[in-house]
Parts: sequence; C-alpha cells; structure tokens
Amino acid sequence: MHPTDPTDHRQTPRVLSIAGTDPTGGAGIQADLKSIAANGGYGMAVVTALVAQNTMGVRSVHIPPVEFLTEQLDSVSDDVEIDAVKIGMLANSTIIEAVADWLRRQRPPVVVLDPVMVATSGDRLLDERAVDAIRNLVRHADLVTPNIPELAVLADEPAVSRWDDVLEQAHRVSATYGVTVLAKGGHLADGSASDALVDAGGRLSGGRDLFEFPGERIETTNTHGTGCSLSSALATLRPQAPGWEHAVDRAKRWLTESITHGAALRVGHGNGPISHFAGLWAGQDGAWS
Ligand SMILES: Nc1ncnc2c1ncn2[C@@H]1O[C@H](COP(=O)(O)OP(=O)(O)O)[C@@H](O)[C@H]1O
Ligand SMILES: Cc1ncc(COP(=O)(O)OP(=O)(O)O)c(N)n1
Repeated sequence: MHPTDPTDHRQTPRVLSIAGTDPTGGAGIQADLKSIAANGGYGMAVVTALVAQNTMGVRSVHIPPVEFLTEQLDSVSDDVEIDAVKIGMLANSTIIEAVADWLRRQRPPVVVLDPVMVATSGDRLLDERAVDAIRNLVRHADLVTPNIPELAVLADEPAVSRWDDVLEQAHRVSATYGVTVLAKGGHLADGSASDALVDAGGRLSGGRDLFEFPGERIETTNTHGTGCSLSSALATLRPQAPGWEHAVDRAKRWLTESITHGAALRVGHGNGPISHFAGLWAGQDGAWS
C-alpha cells in the first residue's frame, strides 16, 4: 500500500481526522486512525464528541466546549503541515461552524467530508437542527461521501432506492454544492454494494462526470464503521493517487477485504467492526522463532 519505498516517509501523507469517538474501536476516530495507518498515512485526531457506544448502539454523547475543539484544531495546524483532513461526526451546528471557521483559516489541500447523521443502530449523531449547517459545510469539501439516506438529506429530496436514481440524485447534489460526490450503495436492498464517484462539473479524470465502482454485498453483520473507514482511507490515498477514481478504486478493494475478515475479530454482540489490517496480517508468518 505504501507509495514506493516504505522507508522513505517523505511521501507519507499527514492526515487529520476530525470526528467523534467509539470506545469499542470500530467507528469514529478510532476506526479512522486504523484506516489511515492501513492505507499508508500518518494519522492525527481532533475529537468533536465523546460517544458512549458499542456494536449494539449509542448510550450517550458528551460534547466538550467548542473553544476546546478550536484549541485542538489550532494545536495541530500551528505545528504540523496537514496533507488531508477527514471530517466525520460533528454533532451540532456550533461544532460545524467552528470547523468551517478553522477551514477558512487553515484549509489543507484535501478535505473529505463524511456527512454523518445517523448510526446503523438508528441513533442520531447529528442534531436535526444542524442540517442547514452541514449543507453549508459541504461547500468547503473536495469530496463528500454520503450514504443513501444522507444523500437524500443533502439533496433535500426523499430517499431513493434504485441505483439509477442514486446516480441522478448524486449529480444534483454535486451541481448544487460544487463538490465531488462519492455516493455509497451500502444501503441498497438488491444484493449489491456499489459506489459511484459523481462530479457534475466534469472535474474527474478525462473531464468525466461519473466513475462507477461495482461491488457485491458481503453477507456479514461486521459493517460498523465502514463509512468512517472508507472516508479516512480516501483522505489518505488521494494525496498519493493521480485522481479521485484511483483513490476510490484502491480504498474500495481494501475495504472489501477488511469487511470480509471482520467477523474473525470476534468483537461485540451487535454490528461488529471491520478488520482494518487484514491484508497486512495475511502476509505475516504466525510462527514464533
Ligand atoms: N455488506 C457489505 N458488503 C460489501 N460492501 C459493503 C457492505 N456494506 C457496506 N459496504 C460498503 O461500505 C462502504 C460504506 O457504505 P454505507 O454502508 O452505504 O455507508 P455508511 O457506513 O456511511 O452507512 C461503501 O463502500 C459500501 O459499498
Ligand atoms: C463517532 C461515530 N462516528 C460515526 C459513526 C457512524 O459510523 P459509519 O461508518 O457511518 O456507519 P455505521 O457504523 O453507523 O455503520 C459512529 N457510529 N460513531
């Protein structure tokens, strides 16, 4: 996965995750750091919210004062050159505005926004009143990675269930916000798990407005944190890749392998995590000398 020479860290992207926590390690900041490392980056993390959750659901959310969030962001950017940022759970409009303000002052070259709204368990991770704020934040991103329900919220339209309708809705979102969209098909009910990169302005390689990434649904309940892990992988791979479509292609292959091996981790009684380092571990000799 590492660009060329694994001992030459001049090319290692320095990637910041701005997100909430998951003490079971499957989603949020904890998953992001694993994903960044697995995809060849140096991971850093600024916590937006502390979430008491596990593989079965969310128990409670603690949001530190917003001044402390800004203090964390400035601590990183005053010291480290950030190559890419991944933004995940933001919880409320005060936090969104603080992150937007920081981006206006310190925008890294690559900004990936996962517009986290509701966890698989059905628990809300974004205040319902913050939807307008998240729509404004989308305009600051290079890439936004909504799942099907989140795409509908960004489009301000009802959720769709046919893949062709997903592509059309993603096209409208891209045109409205002037952003590249990765529409994720993990919520499709037809046995597929395809994704699509859509840019209404034709900013993809070769002036294209669409790249599709077909995928088959893996029969597993180990899908906790797939969206977090994918967006972090993309933030890590984009500085290393010639275009978004190359980053998505590699990230999706890595994610598919990580989902496949998630159940072997034996973590939790609900929707378990993915195995971020399955590819690395597969190449290791288990024998002790
Ligand atoms: N069961 C599955 N098998 C294969 N890929 C999946 C599966 N579930 C999700 N994915 C993939 O994981 C990524 C996250 O998708 P999705 O579940 O739609 O987002 P989120 O986790 O944000 O709800 C996408 O690349 C999607 O195609
Ligand atoms: C802190 C935190 N952030 C995001 C999520 C949601 O994770 P995501 O990868 O979008 O998907 P699911 O885990 O809900 O499938 C989370 N649970 N916690």
